[in-house]
Amino acid sequence: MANFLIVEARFYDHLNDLLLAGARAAIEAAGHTHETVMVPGALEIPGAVALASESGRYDGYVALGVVIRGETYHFEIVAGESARGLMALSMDGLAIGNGILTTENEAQAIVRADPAQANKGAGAAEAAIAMLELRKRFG
Ligand SMILES: Nc1c(NC[C@H](O)[C@H](O)[C@H](O)CO)[nH]c(=O)[nH]c1=O
Ligand SMILES: CC(=O)[C@@H](O)COP(=O)(O)O
Repeated sequence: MANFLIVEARFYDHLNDLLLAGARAAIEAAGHTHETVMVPGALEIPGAVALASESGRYDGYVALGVVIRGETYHFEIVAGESARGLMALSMDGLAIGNGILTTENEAQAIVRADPAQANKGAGAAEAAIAMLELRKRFG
């Protein structure tokens, strides 16, 4: 059994609740445990994962968040840099699943967050589980 840390950027409560439900259900269905921490926004997720990894308490990490395009270039920064940070941590050997939605509008986000629809929270959890299994295989 493995212990996963879910790091959620709680920017849109109703969407985060859907992502969390999907991710938690997937982790539990695989027989693993999870804890959850909250950060202000997606840009803070990679840093939170890096800090948590120093504790040695977690086998894998699930990043959850919703980035919806606004009026400025900030969308590209938040979407791109959060993904880049997670990718860097993954290439350092952490088992991470990226469930940060990056959408043009809320309607697109709802479809992807909803466990009854695209269920991207579960997808991110399953990716983290798969990467942990891969790390164990390469020992
Ligand atoms: N606009 C969204 C943000 N923006 C906030 C940043 O993620 C960050 O917290 C801030 O720049 C302070 O460092 N975050 C989201 O998760 N979703 C958004 O739509
Ligand atoms: C993704 C964002 O940072 C965005 O929601 C911020 O909106 P704006 O670009 O209108 O300031």
